[in-house]
Amino acid sequence: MHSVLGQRSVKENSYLLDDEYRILMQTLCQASAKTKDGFYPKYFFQHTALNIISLLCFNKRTDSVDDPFYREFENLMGTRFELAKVTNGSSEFFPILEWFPNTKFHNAMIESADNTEAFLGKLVKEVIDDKDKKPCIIREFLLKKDEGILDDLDVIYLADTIFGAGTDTISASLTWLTAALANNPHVQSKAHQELDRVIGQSRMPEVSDEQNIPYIRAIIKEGQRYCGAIYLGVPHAIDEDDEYNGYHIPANSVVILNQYGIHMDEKRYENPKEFKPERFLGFTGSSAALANGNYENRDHFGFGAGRRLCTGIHMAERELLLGVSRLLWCFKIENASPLGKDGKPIPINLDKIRNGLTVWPEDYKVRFVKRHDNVEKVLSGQS
Ligand code: HEM
Repeated sequence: MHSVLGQRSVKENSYLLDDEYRILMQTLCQASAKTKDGFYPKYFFQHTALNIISLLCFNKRTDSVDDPFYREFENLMGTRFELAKVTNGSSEFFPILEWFPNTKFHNAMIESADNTEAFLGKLVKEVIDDKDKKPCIIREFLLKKDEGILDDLDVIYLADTIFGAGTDTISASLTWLTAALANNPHVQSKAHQELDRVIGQSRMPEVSDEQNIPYIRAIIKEGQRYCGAIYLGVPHAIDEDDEYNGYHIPANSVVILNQYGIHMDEKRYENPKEFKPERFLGFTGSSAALANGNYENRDHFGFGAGRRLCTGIHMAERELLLGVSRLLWCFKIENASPLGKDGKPIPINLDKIRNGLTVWPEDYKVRFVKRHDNVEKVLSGQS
């Protein structure tokens, strides 16, 4: 997994990320032209994230959120992530509950696994049947299968891990951050000033601009802290008895990183309930670099911690940089909620969440207003 998602492979595929985030901005321009009432952007972000993973794994992409392939994927992932939420695993925490099996949940898990195997199995077969043998992640896994290292089901579930881990995390992060930006126009103004000063209006931001746009970098880090896609990390079990801070942790205990708890800890982050990118202005390193140093100096814990740190961290950071810098370069994001008594749109309520393995804000509406006349020309490559 590390070789297919590592830094080198991500660099080699950077053209693909670049293309998909340009197309996303074009799609948002088109969608915005159709309505003045605003819309919930989740499906656009999810479509982009899916296209990226699907191109990397299977050389396959779709043009629209209405495409049946995208719809089937969205259904499958929605069900799987809903089933995988921590509260559905209550017997992991209270073993006595194993005496009262939850047959409905158990059957739903089996049905969901069967559907996923069928969906991804079909895609793996398309790679096997591809006469041109175009390179992709699945082809690399199939080589490992030929060497006897993986079997058919391993290939399908490795693809499942990449799809599951690499799509909803990105799209939920962008969906949260868009809402936070709509609630905080003063943050957008600062970002716009930085982008106008450093990038100008005749080209879009690129990954290579990262070091020169510290405020955008800080917005991304604050987004992961203040409203990241994961509240409770992936459950892990420990092999042997352990001691931590005077607590005895018996072997086989389930251990979960309470990311939300850390991110809202006042000792670590002053006024943690405030969306304040400035707190990260002094953090020049990438989250990947900081995750490999002393935990006291980490920016945030959105990508997990320790040996099971997100394998896709390099790709995720590139995607967030392209997504956030280009959203802000192209648009002013306006809250399109109904007006409150003060005549201003009611702020989007970020405390209301939809819970799953990834968490989402409740549906909201925003308008993406083009910032200048050059946006569409640059997006279509005419500038
Ligand atoms: C903002 C986006 C992302 C966030 C917040 C995120 C976060 C996480 C977290 C918290 C974990 C669990 C770590 C643990 O088990 O303790 C994880 C695992 C993983 N992530 Fe990400 N991730 C993101 C994007 C991606 C992307 C784009 C990919 C790949 C294309 C990816 C691939 C993976 C994989 C393969 C694992 C499993 C690693 C393992 O089990 O050892 N992630 N991620």
